[in-house]
Amino acid sequence: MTATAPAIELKGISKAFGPVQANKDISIRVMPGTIHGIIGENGAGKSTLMSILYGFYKADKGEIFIAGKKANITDSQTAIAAGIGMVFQHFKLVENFTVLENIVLGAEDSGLLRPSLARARRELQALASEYELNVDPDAVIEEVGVGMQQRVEILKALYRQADILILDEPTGVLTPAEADHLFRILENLRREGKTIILITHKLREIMEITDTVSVMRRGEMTATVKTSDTSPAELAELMVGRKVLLRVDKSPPVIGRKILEVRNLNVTDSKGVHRVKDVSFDVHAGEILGIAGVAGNGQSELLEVLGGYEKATGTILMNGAEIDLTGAQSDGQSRRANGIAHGLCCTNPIMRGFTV
Ligand SMILES: Nc1ncnc2c1ncn2[C@@H]1O[C@H](COP(=O)(O)OP(=O)(O)OP(=O)(O)O)[C@@H](O)[C@H]1O
Repeated sequence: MTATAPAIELKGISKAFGPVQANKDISIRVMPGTIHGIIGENGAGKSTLMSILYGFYKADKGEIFIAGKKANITDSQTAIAAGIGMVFQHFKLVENFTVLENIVLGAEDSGLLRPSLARARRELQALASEYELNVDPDAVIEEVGVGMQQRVEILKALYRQADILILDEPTGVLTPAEADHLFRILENLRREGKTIILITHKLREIMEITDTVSVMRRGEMTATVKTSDTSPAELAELMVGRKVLLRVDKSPPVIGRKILEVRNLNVTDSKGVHRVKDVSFDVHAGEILGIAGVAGNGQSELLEVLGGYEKATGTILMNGAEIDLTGAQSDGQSRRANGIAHGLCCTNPIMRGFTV
């Protein structure tokens, strides 16, 4: 290995799922000690590529080199042994185990000697303070927030001596403040010489944190550029294959009468968890109301109540007439009679909307 060998080099990686060519002849070099972004629209093939690197899928063709040496990654254990750690979009932690237990769990299978729990605790504390990854080792996973769960996943990878960390859409579940904290952690990791691959489709994150960015489109790698040499407009164009207007000029809305009135809406799910708490708002004719929130904060349940798929308590008035919240129908038929349609976006259940 030379000092300039890429931390990771993929050469000519191809992978098909039946008729879908998820990755087509992809080559990429990720330099050590850098944060390398991989950006692309939904379905561009980013997760497939990273799953090949992490040993979840076997490529149909192509080669992987780690620190200049050809690697034969057949499963996640060989990926971990090669120094690769992965933080998934959906965390893979054992909910009723503590932070410390989750971090050491399975480490004995990776070829590392499992130290005593007391030694593991000391190692964990050292790692946590080195990288600003503050966690409570004794907290039970199901009782801690997503920000800490993500830090546990990162620590889990570092505990297994990962030099290369792959993060798949890590900010999707975070509040803006938690995302900023994560970026500071990533900067600390880079400063300590770790190599980071960040999969995202958020241009702001790419511009803010990465050194280099590779763009994927329809299974192909369309470009790799230095972040300081590019712009959000250029990246957006590379992602979708045509010019994209990042700013839309809108004419001011003409707001009419009140159409929908929601008062003190409460939703409790089948497990007894209070998902929507005392929500009230109005929607007027000619108005587009956006509902923002990190996934899992009740916005899906709110839209399901509006669409008639979920029961709730509280009051909804449509054109001044109260609608029934006690019966939920799987097809939303009752709401259509009230003049409400609920448009489900099938490819991304988080992106749901309704029209009045
Ligand atoms: N296990 C699978 N079986 C069949 N098709 C798959 C599988 N995994 C991915 N695909 C398909 O491969 C293509 C690339 O998917 P992939 O998940 O890699 O894209 P992505 O860029 O990560 O998208 P996203 O941002 O939505 O996660 C898509 O058309 C997807 O439907």
